[in-house]
Amino acid sequence: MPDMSQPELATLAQRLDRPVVLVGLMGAGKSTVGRRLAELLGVDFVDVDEEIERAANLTVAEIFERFGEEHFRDGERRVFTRLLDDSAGKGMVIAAGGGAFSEPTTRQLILSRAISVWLDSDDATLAERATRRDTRPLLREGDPREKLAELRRRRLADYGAAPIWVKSGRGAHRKVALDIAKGIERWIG
Ligand SMILES: Nc1ncnc2c1ncn2[C@@H]1O[C@H](COP(=O)(O)OP(=O)(O)OP(=O)(O)O)[C@@H](O)[C@H]1O
Ligand SMILES: O=C(O)C1=C[C@@H](O)[C@@H](O)[C@H](O)C1
Ligand SMILES: [Mg+2]
Repeated sequence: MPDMSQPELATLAQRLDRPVVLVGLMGAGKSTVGRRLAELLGVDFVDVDEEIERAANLTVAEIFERFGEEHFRDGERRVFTRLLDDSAGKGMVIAAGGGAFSEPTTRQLILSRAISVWLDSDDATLAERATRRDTRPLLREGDPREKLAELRRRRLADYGAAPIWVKSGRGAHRKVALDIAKGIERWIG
């Protein structure tokens, strides 16, 4: 299947009447590939982890340490509610945090008001990518690969609710972004 051309990407962007939300485990590439996808489509990009950090003036790790995961999920739900209100009817790309789609209210919000894409890779690749920087509180204890495998088991049914699945393999970010665009085009029909 050939990659989409720039005019085809521009046409797809014009047809988007909802934001695209990338979901999936840590290290899948939601933030980095998501930014590239937005560039290819010529639409805005927002990273929800970064939005939460900006609103709290704390890093994700600091929020987990000081207030706990539940507090972080509350902030995440509020940020998603605002973003999806602001972006209604508009094509844009949103990178979710890895656990957002496992919070039932946030998942329902995304499913009903956005096009969700499950960006996935094998656990070894995810663990290698997600531990390049020590910013992920859920991977700070124990073996990252085992933790990711456990999160996959727990979250599989949630991620599986996304209508589009794209493998984020060892190809370049651009290649994965083009695979997502193709997946969206096919899904829109
Ligand atoms: N397809 C890819 N090829 C090579 N490297 C990749 C690919 N996708 C992501 N990476 C790299 O993996 C690392 C993690 O990617 P990224 O931060 O985008 O993951 P994420 O899904 O946003 O994770 P989190 O859920 O923790 O926010 C980055 O260094 C990124 O450049
Ligand atoms: O998978 C998760 O639960 C997380 C992923 C990151 O994006 C951050 O949202 C945070 O580190 C939690
Ligand atoms: Mg990210």
